[in-house]
Amino acid sequence: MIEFRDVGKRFADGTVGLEDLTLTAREGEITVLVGPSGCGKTTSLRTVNRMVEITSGSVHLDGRDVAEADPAELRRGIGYVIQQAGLFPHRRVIDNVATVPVLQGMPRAQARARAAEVLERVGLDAALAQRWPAQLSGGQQQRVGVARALAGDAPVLLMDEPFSAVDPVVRVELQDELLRLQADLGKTILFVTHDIDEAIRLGDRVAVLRVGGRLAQFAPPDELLAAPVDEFVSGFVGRDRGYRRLGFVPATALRLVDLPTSPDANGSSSGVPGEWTLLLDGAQRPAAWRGPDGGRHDLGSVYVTEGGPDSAVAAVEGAGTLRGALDAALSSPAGRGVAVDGEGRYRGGVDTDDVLALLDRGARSGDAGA
Ligand SMILES: Nc1ncnc2c1ncn2[C@@H]1O[C@H](COP(=O)(O)OP(=O)(O)OP(=O)(O)O)[C@@H](O)[C@H]1O
Repeated sequence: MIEFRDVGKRFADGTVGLEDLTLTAREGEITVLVGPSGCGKTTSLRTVNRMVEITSGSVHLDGRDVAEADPAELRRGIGYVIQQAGLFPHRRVIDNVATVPVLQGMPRAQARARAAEVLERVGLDAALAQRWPAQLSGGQQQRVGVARALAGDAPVLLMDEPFSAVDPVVRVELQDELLRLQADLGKTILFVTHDIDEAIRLGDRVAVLRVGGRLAQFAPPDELLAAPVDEFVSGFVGRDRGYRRLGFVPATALRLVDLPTSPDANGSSSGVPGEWTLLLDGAQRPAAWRGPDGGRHDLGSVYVTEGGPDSAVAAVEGAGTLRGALDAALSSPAGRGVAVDGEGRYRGGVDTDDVLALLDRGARSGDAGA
C-alpha cells in the first residue's frame, strides 16, 4: 500500500509540483495517475522512491514513512519502469533484467536464470535474451523494461508512461499483457499516463490531477465516467464517456433472440429466402450473413457473451458488456448483432432495441447512465 498524506513539493525555483496530495494506492491494485502535461504525475511517482524529496506531508510504503528509509535500499524494493524502457544500452537483454537480483545479492548465474524466467513471463522469446537493447523493437524493449522491474520480485511497481513510445496496436498488446501479469502477480502498481483511455483500461482506481499537482478526482473508472466531479474532469474524460462507460456495464440482463441460421456448406447455402440468414460453419461458428438479395455480407463485430468487466476474458474488447452488445447490433448489416460464446460458437442474436431498452432502464435507475 502506498499512501500520500498531504504531500507538497515546491522546487528550488518556486515551481509547485504537488499540492496537498492525499491518496492511497491499495495493495494488489493498479492505481493510475492521469492528467495534462505538467500536472505533477511524474513528480508524485518519484516521491515514492525518493528520486524527488517532498517539501511537506509524508509518503508511506506499507505503513513506513519513506523519508526514514535508506534511499538505495528503498529503491531495491520497488520496481521502476520508465518511458522508452530506460535499458542499459551496453548490457545484453538478459543482463539488463538480471540487474536488480544481482544488486540484491543473488549470484550471477542464478540471477540470469531468474531473468530468463521473467522474460518468458512477459512473452519474450528466449532467443532475444542475448541481444543488445538496440536490436529490439520498441514494444520488445518495453517488455524488457517490465521484465526488469519484475525480476527483483518487488511487491510495488512504479510505472511512468511505460507504453507511450510505442504505436497504438502494440500499446494495447502491452496493456493486455500487463493486465494478465497483474491477474497472476497482484502487485501494488502506481501507473502514470496522460492517456485517459489507458487509465480507464488499466486502473482499478484512477486519480485525475490538474496542473499545480492538485487532485481533481480519485475514483474507479466507471465512477469517473459516470459522475465526473467538475468540468475539468468531464472535459478530460471526454465527450464520449457515456459510450465508454458501457464497457463497464455487464449485459447479464440482455436476452438473446433466435436468428434464422443455415449451414455454410461449401458456400452453397441459399439461406432463408427474403430474410437475413446467418451462415454457420461446421463448428457452429458464424461465417457470414446471407442477405435477402442472396448476397454474402460480412458479420460486423460479434458480441462475445462470456467474460465481462470482472473476468479474465475482459481482454476481448466489450466481452459481456453493453458496449460489446451495442457494437455488435450497430455494426451488423442485418440490423441484429451476432452473439458468440468464448469459443466463437453461435449463441444468439442481439436486438438493438433490447440493448437500448436496457440502457434506458439503467439511465433511469442511475446504473448505466449513458
Ligand atoms: N527539477 C525541477 N525544477 C523545477 N520545476 C520542476 C522540476 N521538475 C518538475 N518541475 C515542474 O513541476 C511540474 C510537474 O512536473 P511533472 O514532471 O511531475 O509533470 P507531469 O505531469 O509528469 O508532466 P508530463 O506529462 O509532461 O511528463 C511541472 O510544472 C514541471 O515543470
